[in-house]
Amino acid sequence: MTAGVDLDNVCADFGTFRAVDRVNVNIQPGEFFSFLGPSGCGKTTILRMISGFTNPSEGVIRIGGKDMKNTRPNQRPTALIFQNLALFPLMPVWENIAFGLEVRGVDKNTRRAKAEELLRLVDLPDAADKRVSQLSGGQKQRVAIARALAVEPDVMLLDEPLSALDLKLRQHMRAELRAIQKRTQVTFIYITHDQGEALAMSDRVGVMSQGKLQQVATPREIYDAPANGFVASFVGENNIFSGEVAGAEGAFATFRTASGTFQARLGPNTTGAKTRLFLRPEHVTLQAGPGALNSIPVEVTDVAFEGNFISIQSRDSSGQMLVAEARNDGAATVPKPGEKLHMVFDPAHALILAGDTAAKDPDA
Ligand SMILES: Nc1ncnc2c1ncn2[C@@H]1O[C@H](COP(=O)(O)OP(=O)(O)OP(=O)(O)O)[C@@H](O)[C@H]1O
Repeated sequence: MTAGVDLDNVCADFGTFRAVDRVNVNIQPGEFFSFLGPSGCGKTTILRMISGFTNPSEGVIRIGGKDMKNTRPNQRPTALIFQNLALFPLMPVWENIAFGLEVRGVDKNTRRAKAEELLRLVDLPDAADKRVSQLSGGQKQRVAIARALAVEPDVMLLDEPLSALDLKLRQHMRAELRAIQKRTQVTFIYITHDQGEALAMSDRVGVMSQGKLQQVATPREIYDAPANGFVASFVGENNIFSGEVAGAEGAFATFRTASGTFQARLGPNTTGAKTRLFLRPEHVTLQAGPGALNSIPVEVTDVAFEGNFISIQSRDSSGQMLVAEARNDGAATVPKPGEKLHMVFDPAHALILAGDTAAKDPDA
């Protein structure tokens, strides 16, 4: 089974502090939905309210269309997975998975059969009789998922479950988690501060800041068409120019900055607001001569080889540091520090947005 989850004007107050502020979202049955945001933005509080461990101060939470107000955590059709998996290390894997079924009085043969079925689902078909302590971190993670699925939840709630794993395993488990979700069609609600995880796994992402939902969209839309300065700066890299709109024409505007006056796309809600220009490093080109439009004279300060791409740092006459990324396709000529070049960009790839920018988590 699977169920949608609706948050209708949901708030969470701790004393006078509002940790979650009027969150509205309809998560579809069978959707992989992530809440993405920096530490302290209210993600865990949202998950706790859906699972029933915290009550909303205002608003309504519905699961499968049913108001959860008077439904206790253990009566909700949800299962929760934490970073700390809380498996029993000396108990065989299959008994760990079937633990919730034993509590419900299911007989041993049925429990064993269910555990084996779930082990095939999470791609550990031969692990039933191993002890949890004999498994790797990623295998333990899969056992925890199988255990949560054993009680047949409609909605899985996952609180940064991959953050204890090393980078390689984390990336592998992203694909695994997504595959398991697609196979079971259980609704997954995943919270993370890691944009790579959220973008790679989710059908849709809700980006949060200071208790407020900033944008709900597909990963592609979040990256290519961020709703405001916070979303643009929290997700992916940017060159950011402060400035002001000096005249708009349709979807485009003239934007005046200390680095020059540029043509750019006008984002939503930008009239009269504090605005900045956002430009992704992969959307700028460095060339020997000036371009006809959107061209900044720069001096290269550093070149970093990153494997599949090359990151080129430079500075313009106003002192602004700028970054360009070139694909390492073998053909690109790599500039050297001290070289004087021109950074050019297409107006369609430069976006004017309102709102404050995000302070990046150092480990995000
Ligand atoms: N029981 C509580 N009493 C008081 N304040 C709380 C309580 N629980 C959470 N908060 C505060 O609410 C805010 C949101 O916390 P929450 O745990 O939801 O954030 P988060 O986005 O999950 O952060 P992290 O990624 O660090 O876990 C924080 O400022 C936190 O200090």
